[in-house]
Amino acid sequence: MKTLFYNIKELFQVRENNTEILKGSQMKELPSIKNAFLVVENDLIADYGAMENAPAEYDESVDVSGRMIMPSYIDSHTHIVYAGNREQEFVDRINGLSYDEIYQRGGGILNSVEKLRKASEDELYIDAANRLEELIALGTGVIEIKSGYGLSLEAELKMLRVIKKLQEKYPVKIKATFLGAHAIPPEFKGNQSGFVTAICNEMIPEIAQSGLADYVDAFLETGYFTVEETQKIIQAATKHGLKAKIHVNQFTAINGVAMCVEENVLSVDHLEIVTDADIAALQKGRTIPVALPTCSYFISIPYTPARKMLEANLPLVIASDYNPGTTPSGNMNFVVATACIKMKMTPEEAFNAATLNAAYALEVQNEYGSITKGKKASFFITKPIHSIYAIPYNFGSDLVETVYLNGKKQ
Ligand SMILES: N=CN[C@@H](CCC(=O)O)C(=O)O
Ligand SMILES: [Zn+2]
Repeated sequence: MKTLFYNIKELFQVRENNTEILKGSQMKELPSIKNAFLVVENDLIADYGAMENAPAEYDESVDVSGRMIMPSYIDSHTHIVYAGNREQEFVDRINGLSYDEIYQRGGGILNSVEKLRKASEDELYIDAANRLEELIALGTGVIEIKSGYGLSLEAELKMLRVIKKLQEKYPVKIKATFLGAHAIPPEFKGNQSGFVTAICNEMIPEIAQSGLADYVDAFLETGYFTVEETQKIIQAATKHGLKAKIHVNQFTAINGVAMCVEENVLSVDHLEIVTDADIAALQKGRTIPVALPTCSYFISIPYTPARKMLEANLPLVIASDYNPGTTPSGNMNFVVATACIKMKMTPEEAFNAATLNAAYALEVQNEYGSITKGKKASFFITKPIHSIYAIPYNFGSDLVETVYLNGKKQ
C-alpha cells in the first residue's frame, strides 16, 4: 500500500541521512521542506520532497493543505503505570509542604507503592492504557515506561507485565525500564543496604531473565540512593546485559553524573541542578542528558540549565516524566512549550530534543525520530497553523489533528 500525503504546508525534521545525535549549536536547525509531499509505503517512509516532484502513482492520497507534519514525539521518560492519584499531596504542596517533607511522612513514592501493591494487574492495565491513548492522540509515537511503584520482585514484575501488555496491544513503540531503586520500601526500612543487595542479587537477575525490561534505572538522590549504591545497581544490570538510565540531580548534585558517565549509562535524567563538574563529565562521554521541564513546572523546582549545557556543546533531550507525584501530564506539546518558555530553548531546539535526540535516549534512532527514507512512518499532522511555532506559542491548545503510527491512521 502506497499513500501520498500532498500539499503539506511544511514537512519537518527531514534528514537525508540518519543523523544520530545533535549537540550544542547543531540543535538550532530543524530542517524542513515547504509545500511538500510524503510517500508512505506500508509502515515506512518511502519518499518525500517538494510538491512539484510528487509521484503520479499511488494507492491512496491524503490532502494536508494548510497543515504541517512532524515526526512523532519520543517520550523517553515516563512512569505511566500507577494506581490512584496523588491529588491530596498536590494540595499539601500548595499549602506549604515540600516534596521531601511529604516523602518523610511516608507519602510521595511510598504513597503510590501502597496503592500499586493493592491494585490488580487488570486495573493497572486499564488506567495505563487510558493514559497511553491520550498520549498517542497528542502526538507521542515512542515511549519509555518505568516500573518503580512495586519495590518487591512480585509487584515490580506485575508492573512490567502491564507494560508488556501495552506493548502487545498498541502500535506505539514502548521501551520498559525496571526502577527497583526508586525508594526504600517499608519492609526494608532501616536496612537500605539489604534492599540494594536484593535489587542486585535477586531482582535484576530475575527481571533480566524474564525479558520484561530493556533498561534499569535508580533514583540517585540525597535521601534516596547514594552514588555507590547506584553504581552497584548499574554494574549488576550491566552484568545481566541491561543498560542503565538514571534519575540524577533532581534536587542535589552529589557527583552522581560523573559516575554515570564513567559507567557509560545511556542517559542521565532530571538534571535540575547541574554543576560545572557535571557538564565537564558529560562532555567526556556518550551518556545523553535528559531534561524534564514539566516536572520543574509542576513541583516548582529549578529548570535544567539548557542554555548553559548547549553552550558547552552538549546534546539535550526533553521528556515528560509523566507520573502521579511530580508530573501528572505526558503532553509532549506542553513539554516543548515549557522548554521554550522556561528553559529558553528555541522551538527548533525543543523539537530536536523531543524527536531526534530523544530517539538516541531510547536507542531507536535507526527507526524513529526524523523524516528519513526507511524509517517508520510515525508522525502527526497539525491542525491548520501559520508556523510550527504555534505549538509552543499556543501552549494550552491541542494542535495535533491526526496521528499516523507505522503508516496507519490512529
Ligand atoms: N524522582 C523520582 N521519580 C519521579 C517521581 C516519582 C513520584 O513522586 O512518584 C520523578 O522522576 O520525578
Ligand atoms: Zn522520573
